[in-house]
Amino acid sequence: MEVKARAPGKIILSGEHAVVHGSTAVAASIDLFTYVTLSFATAGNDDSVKLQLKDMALEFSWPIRRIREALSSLAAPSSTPTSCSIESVKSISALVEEQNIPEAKIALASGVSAFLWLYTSIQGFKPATVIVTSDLPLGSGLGSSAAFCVALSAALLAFSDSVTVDTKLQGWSIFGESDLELLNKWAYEGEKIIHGKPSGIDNTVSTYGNMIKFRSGNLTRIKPSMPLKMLITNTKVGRNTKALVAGVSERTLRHPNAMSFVFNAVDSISNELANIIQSPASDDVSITQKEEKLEELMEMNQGLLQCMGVSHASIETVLRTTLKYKLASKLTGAGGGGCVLTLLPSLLSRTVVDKVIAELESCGFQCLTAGIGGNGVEICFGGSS
Ligand SMILES: Nc1ncnc2c1ncn2[C@@H]1O[C@H](COP(=O)(O)OP(=O)(O)OP(=O)(O)O)[C@@H](O)[C@H]1O
Ligand SMILES: C[C@@](O)(CCO)CC(=O)[O-]
Ligand SMILES: [Mg+2]
Repeated sequence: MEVKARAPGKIILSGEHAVVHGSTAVAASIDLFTYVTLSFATAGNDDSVKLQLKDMALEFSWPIRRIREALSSLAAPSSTPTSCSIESVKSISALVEEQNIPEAKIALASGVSAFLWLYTSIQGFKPATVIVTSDLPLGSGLGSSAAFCVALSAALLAFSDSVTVDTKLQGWSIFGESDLELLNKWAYEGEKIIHGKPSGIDNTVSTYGNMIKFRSGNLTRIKPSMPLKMLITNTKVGRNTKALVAGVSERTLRHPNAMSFVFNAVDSISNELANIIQSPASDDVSITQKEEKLEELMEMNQGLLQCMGVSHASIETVLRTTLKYKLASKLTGAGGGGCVLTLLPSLLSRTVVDKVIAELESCGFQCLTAGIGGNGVEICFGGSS
């Protein structure tokens, strides 16, 4: 019995951080995925849960009796998404520590904890092997944590009584609307273990795909009426979303008034940006004019992110470099390093794009051009895809 799930990463076009404090944000899925394969032992003599992080060349294994002993108070499996209690967080941390993750890869510990919570909550104490691979750079602002939690929830739910899926379906298939809602809620519980206080935008866009507007847990689907091309530059400066989100919250506690104006401004920027993307181009408002407005809004959003304290010298270098070519950029995701978006206007020549990429890469950055707005989470039975 085997199922493979894939969930996309994302870019945030406007509103990161402010969305944690109730502002509107706009995000889109990208065609870079995290894949999770779940298989249950058939022979019956393997009595452990194994997690293989293939890209990292790491493998973890827990005997079922050890998991059962550590999480004895858990009423597993559960059909409704539940938060990991402080007591369970401690037990799970002990299970993760026993695996002796190398110091250089210790950031993975929170992902492994999220895995143990989602696995035991949805599947209970059942032996299995879970294999994870990803196209996404981890901890870089492209939603790797959310894609991991969404793909994991999808694979685990596919073999649970909580959802109705046809295991005989061939190729990649999608979940029904109510199953997606359940899956998204489970993924959010995983994100909480990794992020501390996530808004839920990352797991939501990874679940539903396409482009969304998100505010206080509610999503509105956006139908773009114009092509949108973004260059994604990975500064390769590592950072972690949990610490950056906590930093903004601390600044908000110190300066509540000033920060509430910043968050309100971001809310207006996101709404305006969503309107521009959706409104049809007409003779008097050409695609170019719309792109110019988007560029201005991206610059304004970046200024406010600087105000929140989440920019970084490497991000500023990308901004300066792209500005030389009259291109507008903003950080995407949690900032503090990670990835930067640059709008590539539709009339921009390939020569200019190549020059910008060459200059950014000469600074040691890595440039990606990903497709924007594709499908959300999908599953495939039988391991054929
Ligand atoms: N494929 C994966 N395997 C295991 N753990 C993962 C994987 N992808 C993400 N994680 C977990 O998520 C952490 C990175 O999450 P973090 O939220 O800091 O960055 P991000 O999600 O890539 O960026 P952002 O939240 O800004 O979009 C990793 O350190 C790890 O714990
Ligand atoms: C920084 C943040 O706004 C986006 C991270 O991609 C955090 C969140 O919304 O959970
Ligand atoms: Mg994340």
